[in-house]
Amino acid sequence: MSPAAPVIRFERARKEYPDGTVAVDGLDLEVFEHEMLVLVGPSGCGKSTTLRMANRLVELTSGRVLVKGEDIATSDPVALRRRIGYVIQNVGLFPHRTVGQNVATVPALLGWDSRRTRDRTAELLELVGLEPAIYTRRYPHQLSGGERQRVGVARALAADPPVLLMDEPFGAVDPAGRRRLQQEFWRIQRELGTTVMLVTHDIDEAVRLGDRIAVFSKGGRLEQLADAVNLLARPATAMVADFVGAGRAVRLLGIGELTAPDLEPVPGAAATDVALSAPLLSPAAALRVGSRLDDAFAALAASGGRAVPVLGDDGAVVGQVTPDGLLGALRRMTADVDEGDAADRVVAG
Ligand SMILES: Nc1ncnc2c1ncn2[C@@H]1O[C@H](COP(=O)(O)OP(=O)(O)OP(=O)(O)O)[C@@H](O)[C@H]1O
Repeated sequence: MSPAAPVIRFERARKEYPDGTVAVDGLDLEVFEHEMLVLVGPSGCGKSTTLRMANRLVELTSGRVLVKGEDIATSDPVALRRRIGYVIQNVGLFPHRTVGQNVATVPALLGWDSRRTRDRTAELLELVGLEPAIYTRRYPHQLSGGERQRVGVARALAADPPVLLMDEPFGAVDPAGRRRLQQEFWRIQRELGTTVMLVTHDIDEAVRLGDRIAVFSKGGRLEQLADAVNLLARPATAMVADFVGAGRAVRLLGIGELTAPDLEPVPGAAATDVALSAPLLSPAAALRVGSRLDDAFAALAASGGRAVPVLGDDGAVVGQVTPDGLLGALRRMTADVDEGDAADRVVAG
């Protein structure tokens, strides 16, 4: 298979439920290897139905779904589901099995020996931030909601599935915990290279996690498929513009990073003196090259709009960021997608 070959491919996929509801209509969509593709859209727009078509929890009315080039209609659904990990909102852990046994579900079905299973279980619990010595023997009711979701992710990753389907996987977690889980999951996905298709109704989660984002509207219509910057800077339809909302510029700040060209030289005093005398208001950490733009914005707001020093890798001050520099960074992010004055429009909006 060539690197560009899709791992999952929907071809004119359609689902009409027996009561006549058309949940997904004529969907063409590809998910590429190592990619995190996020499906987002309002309630009832067919996201879960689309996801569940890929492991045959929902059978298509017409069209095809191919996984690694194979039409899944001809493959054994049970074997298919062992190859494809599936994580749902309420996790669905087995309540009478320990965390260790839950994580080992698929390895047990695949007949792994106990040592390999034990090693893999410990490795995965560690990966999702649960100390194996503490958690392996606990039962699901002895965990917090966030811990249960981590176990759900570990269980889905246990057999190292080439593809992971996730339906609102962080939905049951409070906002702060959710953000942390998102970041950790993003890191794990990058590390393992797992191909992921993830459903959410939360546009912020979508732009934070997705390499590409598919926006659906009612009736399972694919409105736009784009990376986060393109989606935010250039919504293709009125529905997408409405869905990504008026906070588009703020969301761009949340995904962009401060780079060296965004900085200005520190005038006058020695750079280190500037760092020491810099206002240490709300942001706990100093700004660095690579800091997120929303952290830079927070630092500028805290300094009353005055320039804020920025550190390089070695901790020395390499320049300062100003309000103009921050706006410049936003324009740089949108420059590839917006010819002309559209970037100004985004910054203003
Ligand atoms: N078994 C079913 N029988 C009939 N209609 C169904 C069935 N399952 C889902 N639907 C309908 O299909 C449409 C798409 O549902 P789906 O669950 O795929 O949407 P969704 O985008 O995942 O929604 P949400 O974000 O609320 O979970 C909805 O109108 C829903 O009511």
